Amino acid sequence: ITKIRMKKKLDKGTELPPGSMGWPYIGETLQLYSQDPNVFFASKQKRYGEIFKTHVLGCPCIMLSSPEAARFVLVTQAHLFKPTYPKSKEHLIGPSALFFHQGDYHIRLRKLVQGSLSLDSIRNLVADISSTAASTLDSWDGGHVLNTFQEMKKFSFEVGILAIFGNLEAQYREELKRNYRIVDKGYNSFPTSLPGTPYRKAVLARKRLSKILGDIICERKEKRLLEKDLFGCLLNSENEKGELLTDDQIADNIIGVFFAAQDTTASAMTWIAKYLHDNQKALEAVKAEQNAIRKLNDESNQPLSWSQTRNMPFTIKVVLESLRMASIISFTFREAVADVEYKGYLIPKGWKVIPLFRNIHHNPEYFIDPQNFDPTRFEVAPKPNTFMPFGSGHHACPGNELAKLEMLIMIHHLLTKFRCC
Ligand code: HEM
Repeated sequence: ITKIRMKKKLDKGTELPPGSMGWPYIGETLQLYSQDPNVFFASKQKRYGEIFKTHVLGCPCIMLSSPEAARFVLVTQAHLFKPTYPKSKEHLIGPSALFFHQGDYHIRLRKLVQGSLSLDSIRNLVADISSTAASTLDSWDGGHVLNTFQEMKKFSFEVGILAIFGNLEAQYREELKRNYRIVDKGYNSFPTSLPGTPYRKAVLARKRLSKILGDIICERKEKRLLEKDLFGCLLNSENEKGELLTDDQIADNIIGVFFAAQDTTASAMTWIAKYLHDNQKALEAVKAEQNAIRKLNDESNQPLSWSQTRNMPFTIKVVLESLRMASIISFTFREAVADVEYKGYLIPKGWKVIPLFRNIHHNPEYFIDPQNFDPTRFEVAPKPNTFMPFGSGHHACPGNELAKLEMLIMIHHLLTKFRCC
């Protein structure tokens, strides 16, 4: 609190945004965790407006709930706000993963990741993603109860492997899967090095992942393959001094992509299943669209094609509306690298800055009747900067087209194979 008062004095003419810093040390963490976070943020926004301060999880924070403020932090003044993650998470993923960085290293890595996930690259994955979706669904036969999210996680991990390595030997695939699962389990657990704890197990599994990836790197280098998949791009990239990426940098970025790709896409697909189940009219419209494609392909004995995935006008609206409703990444974190002024308010250096995507997606000013699942609202493009399921600016999601493609393919197979009851 003393620090905050000093800041106020230092920066004459600018003041901290309105809001409450709660109790000493714990701030408003208890309020945040004792109620629905949607209600916590929405009630603050109602009371204080588009920018307000709070103190949660041991950090003073500035929350931003307008498209304009989010754009300020993520796009126009992005150099003043660096990405920030807890050290324990950085340790598990690997400190060289692109999303922890800003500047030249981030730009270099981002180009590689974006290039290998561009429309031109992912169009070649349709056949493989399609057969992965079909075999995932085949594994559901047998009349037992399944956990949709866990099943979708298996599918999105397989798609991640395809996008990163192309076709990877089964033995490597299994080893990666087994160890990544342990990392995933420990990711949100209490970070302690005590033996036997989920976090400690995750750290050990992460070490084994580095070793497995090291072996795959050696093998590819020996074969001198110049593949265009993400792994090939990372292996062959040289900076302006002709330097290659180190094995650790490659491994951290591969784990980083698995991490960014798996739960996000799996939760989006889980929500799509739920929204379609609850909205019969939308379900019937998607089924009609997908069955027409299936019929055409069965008659001509053709598999699902790239151009068909680009021409699913109603299904893609269901995907977009599900992304808006569920707002899987509800907000993101940045940290101010200097004192910054926004509309006369001070954002102090070192404070966390949090654009609230979910609040924007659920604001009736931008999306009429926001709690209503209505894919037809996407017949008209949303107002600029109001729809950010994949973020915005320098760190916006490079996997967004792949994510949409795998969702469309999964919906195609799911709705043409199963019926809803
Ligand atoms: C529905 C699925 C997905 C959602 C909702 C999603 C959402 C996001 C968001 C909001 C960000 C920006 C985070 C920030 O600004 O702090 C992001 C970044 C990122 N996403 Fe995704 N994502 C999805 C799928 C994927 C997939 C399939 C991949 C890769 C195959 C991927 C790779 C990445 C990477 C590497 C970044 C970091 C980019 C950077 O820092 O420059 N994502 N994602």
